[in-house]
Amino acid sequence: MSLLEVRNLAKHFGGNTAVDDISFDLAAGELLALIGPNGAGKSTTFNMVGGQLTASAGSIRFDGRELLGTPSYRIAHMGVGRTFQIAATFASLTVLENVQMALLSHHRKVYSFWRAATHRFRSEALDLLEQVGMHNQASRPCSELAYGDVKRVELAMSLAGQPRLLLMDEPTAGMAPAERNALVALVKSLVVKRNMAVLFTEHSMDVVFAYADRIIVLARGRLIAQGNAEHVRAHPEVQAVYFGTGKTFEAVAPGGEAS
Ligand SMILES: Nc1ncnc2c1ncn2[C@@H]1O[C@H](COP(=O)(O)OP(=O)(O)OP(=O)(O)O)[C@@H](O)[C@H]1O
Repeated sequence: MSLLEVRNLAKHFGGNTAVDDISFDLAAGELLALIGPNGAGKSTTFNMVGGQLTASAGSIRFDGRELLGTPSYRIAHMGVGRTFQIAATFASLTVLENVQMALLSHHRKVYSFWRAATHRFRSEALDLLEQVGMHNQASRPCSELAYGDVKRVELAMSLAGQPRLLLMDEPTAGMAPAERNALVALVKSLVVKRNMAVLFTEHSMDVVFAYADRIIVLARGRLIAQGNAEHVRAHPEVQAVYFGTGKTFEAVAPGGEAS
């Protein structure tokens, strides 16, 4: 049984069909990319899996339990995490303190005096920072970090919730090509090490083709292709929907760069 089973999922906004009867699976230890041109239905799909949007039809089962109709906070506690957006880090706090905050929040501990709580979860936070390669910068304020390093801190904060499935909506947005590759390579290594499932959206084809175990392609709400990079790259319907968008589909070694 797959960890995540999406069946006949649909979402209509009035007369507009944003997601049209899509089905896919995601297993533990798998990095699955959700791609498609603008307006394809990627964010809508994400938001239904995370519980931020209700579905019009279908089913989303996580570890055998139905997610549709389940409030997003409960979905999070079932083990479905979401990457924090940049605004979620507290610029004035240090890298370590931000991850401690995420751990406190996961364990639902509320401290009226934050400073009194700073000793809590210190070793766990350092361990998470080590996993994302940021333990050497633990005492720096987040405000001083390079953008790519903030993204690593956000990843460590997401891991504080011990997700079995992590949803990452455009994790590399705004990053330079080398940083993008490094971040997704890191995510891929965490998927393997933690036997975690990751569903991510990404506009950068080079990153998707280099690191995703499997790719699903949406266009105008419909799932038009799914499979490995080779299969998707050669798929005529995929080539047709991307034709004229400036995207290319050449094979690129990890660390390389296509458009
Ligand atoms: N709240 C909403 N109300 C009405 N229509 C919506 C709403 N959210 C999304 N849509 C429509 O649903 C369709 C799919 O949008 P969605 O944001 O899921 O696409 P996307 O693939 O994430 O696009 P992008 O890559 O541009 O972020 C689009 O036609 C969009 O206009």
